[in-house]
This record gives sequence, structure tokens and C-alpha cells, in this order.
Amino acid sequence: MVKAVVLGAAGGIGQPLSLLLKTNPSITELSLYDIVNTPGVAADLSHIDTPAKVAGYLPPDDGLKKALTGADIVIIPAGVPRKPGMTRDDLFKINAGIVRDLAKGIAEAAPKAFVLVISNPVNSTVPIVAEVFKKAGVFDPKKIFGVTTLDVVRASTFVSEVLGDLSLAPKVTVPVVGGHSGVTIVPLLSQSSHPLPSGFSQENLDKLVNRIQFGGDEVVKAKDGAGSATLSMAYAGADFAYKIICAAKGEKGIVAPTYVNLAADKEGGDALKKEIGRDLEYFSAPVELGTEGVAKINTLGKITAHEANLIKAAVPELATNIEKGVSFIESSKL
Ligand SMILES: NC(=O)C1=CN([C@@H]2O[C@H](COP(=O)(O)OP(=O)(O)OC[C@H]3O[C@@H](n4cnc5c(N)ncnc54)[C@H](O)[C@@H]3O)[C@@H](O)[C@H]2O)C=CC1
Ligand SMILES: O=C([O-])CC(=O)C(=O)O
Repeated sequence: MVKAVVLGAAGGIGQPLSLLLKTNPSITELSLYDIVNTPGVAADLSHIDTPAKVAGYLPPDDGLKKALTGADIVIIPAGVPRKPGMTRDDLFKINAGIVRDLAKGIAEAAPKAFVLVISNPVNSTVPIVAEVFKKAGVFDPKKIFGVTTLDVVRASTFVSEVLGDLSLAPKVTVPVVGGHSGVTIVPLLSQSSHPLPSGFSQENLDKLVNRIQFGGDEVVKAKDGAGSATLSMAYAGADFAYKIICAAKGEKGIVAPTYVNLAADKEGGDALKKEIGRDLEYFSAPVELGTEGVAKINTLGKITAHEANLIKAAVPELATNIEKGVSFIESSKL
């Protein structure tokens, strides 16, 4: 029995994500919460002939609490998306408060659930969830994840395009580490399961790295004011949620990059901090998932001098983003 909850379920990501979760036969209960429209989305999805029992909730009558009670996994795509010209950090003003209040609800109604944060800016919203949980006395660093899977999905796709064969995309794996915004997104292309063509120039490598780092902007620009990535994000979010569920059920050897509190695995986290040369509290690293969430944080391993420079460039911005999330909760009345 697995109960999955989507907070922000009526939105651009929320709806297709809920659809994909409904088609996942290992989910037996699917609970949809938003400030609008969830009864309709839930009624629609409930006609699909898969096992999950679907229910929609709105804020009145303790809707958040009802949606969350008994949750095994909570996925949060609630909040506003970017428009052209905005950075993810520009979303902090609105999304920080939304994520804080939802985290408070989770800490009260489902403190043991796995929490997957999609809402941007992820580099700051994950610390926000963690700080709310700390204040509530229910913090378990193994169970809170920033979803960076879309960066991994993009890297697989763009590398397979470079290789001239999109049919390779599902098999190409590239660890993408750091965080989830601009230069904090660091693809370790030297560790790609499918190496880049021999003679691939530095100029082309720079272009490829830049495309992975700013893939979100590519979509924001193409949507021209109508929001940011929703369908590819729903795919990525459902994929990561499925990995968490499989690992929770005891499947071994599932490793995925995700943005976590490095205290989740002290030994691995400390080794990673040494590698990156800074005592960051959060970082997206390849994480081995287990029955309790984070089982092991892997280090970056062998990287090139160019990749080391990308990490160096990512670290100060990450530190600022983390601090911003932490101090937001320090100064919030909960
Ligand atoms: N982690 C990642 O890789 C990605 C993250 N995102 C982020 O995901 C978030 C959502 O994006 P979209 O779905 O495109 O936006 P959207 O505006 O289409 O949907 C957001 C939904 O959140 C709901 N919402 C607002 N306040 C809420 C509250 N207090 N409680 C519950 N629901 C609430 C809205 O009613 C709306 O249905 C944005 O912050 C966006 O930047 C988007 C793409 C990728
Ligand atoms: O770019 C955005 O604002 C949405 C996002 O995080 C992404 O697509 O990676």
C-alpha cells in the first residue's frame, strides 16, 4: 500500500504528474491538494482503470491535513513559475511562503513521509522544508529531497542528440550535481555512460554544458510568458518518485542525483564536502536510495579540471541560496 500526495496538483506540473502517478500500479492511494480545482482533476483521473484510489482536497475543512494523513510520499510542485527575464531566485518572494506553509502541514500530518520538493528555487526551498521540520522536531535528513531529475533527463537527451541518435537517450546516464539553477547545475559529462565523440571541441563542450545549465530558460523563452517546463518536469518527477518508492520497498542499487542535506549520510556527506572544498549543508549528489530514503551519498569521483572549475563556480551561489532559505525560516513565525 502506497499513498502518494501531490501539493499543487491542479497546476501545469501537478496535473500531468498526477496522471503519471495514477498510471503507476504500485500507488494505491493518490491524494491531490491545491488551492483550486482538485475535485475536478481527481474526478477525471479517478476514471482511469489503475489501482490508485484518487481524492481531491481544497483548503477549507482541513483539506491539507486530510490530503496528507497517512502519506508515504509527498511531492510539491506548488508555487509560481518563471516568466522570461526572471531567475529562479526571483520566485523566492512568493514560493518561499507557500512551501513553508505546506511544509508545516506535512510536519504535522505526515512527518515520516518522503518529501520531494519541485517548487523553485529548489536550492532554497529544500532548506526551507528542512528548517520547518527542525522547528517542529521531526527533521530526518534522509527523507527530504530536492528534485533535480529534470537536469539529468535533459543531459541524457542533449548528449544523445550530440551523438546523433535520440534512441540512445533512455540509456544515456550523466550525473548532474550541485544544485538546480544556472551555474549551480553541473553535468559531469566525463562520466557519461556514453562518451562524447572523440575530438569533441572545448567550444562544443561549453555549449553542451550551457544548454544543460540553462535548459529551463530554453523552455521559459519558448513558452513566451505562459510558464516554464511542465510536461518534462512531470515526467522527471514521476520517474524520481518511482525510484523512491522502489527503494522504499527494498529494491537495491538505485542511485540518482538529488539535492539533499549532507547530514543524511555523515560519512559520504563529509567526503563530498572535502571534495568540493566547502562545508555546504546541501548539495545535489548521486545518492543511493534505500528503505529509509538516503542510504548513501556518493562522492563525485574522478572529474576533469574543467568540471572542478564548474563546481568552484557553483559553490558560492549555492551557499547564498541555502542561507536565504535557512534565514527565511529563522525569521518566520511558525
Ligand atoms: N525542480 C524543477 O526541476 C522544476 C521546478 N519547477 C517549479 O515548479 C513550480 C510549479 O510550476 P507550474 O506547475 O508550472 O506552475 P503552475 O502555476 O502551473 O501551478 C502551480 C500550482 O500551485 C498551486 N498553488 C499555489 N499556491 C498553493 C498553495 N499554497 N497550496 C497548494 N497549491 C498552491 C496553484 O494553484 C497552481 O495550481 C514552480 O515553482 C516552478 O518554477 C518547474 C519546472 C522544473
Ligand atoms: O526553468 C524553470 O524556471 C523551471 C525549471 O526549474 C526547469 O525547467 O528546470
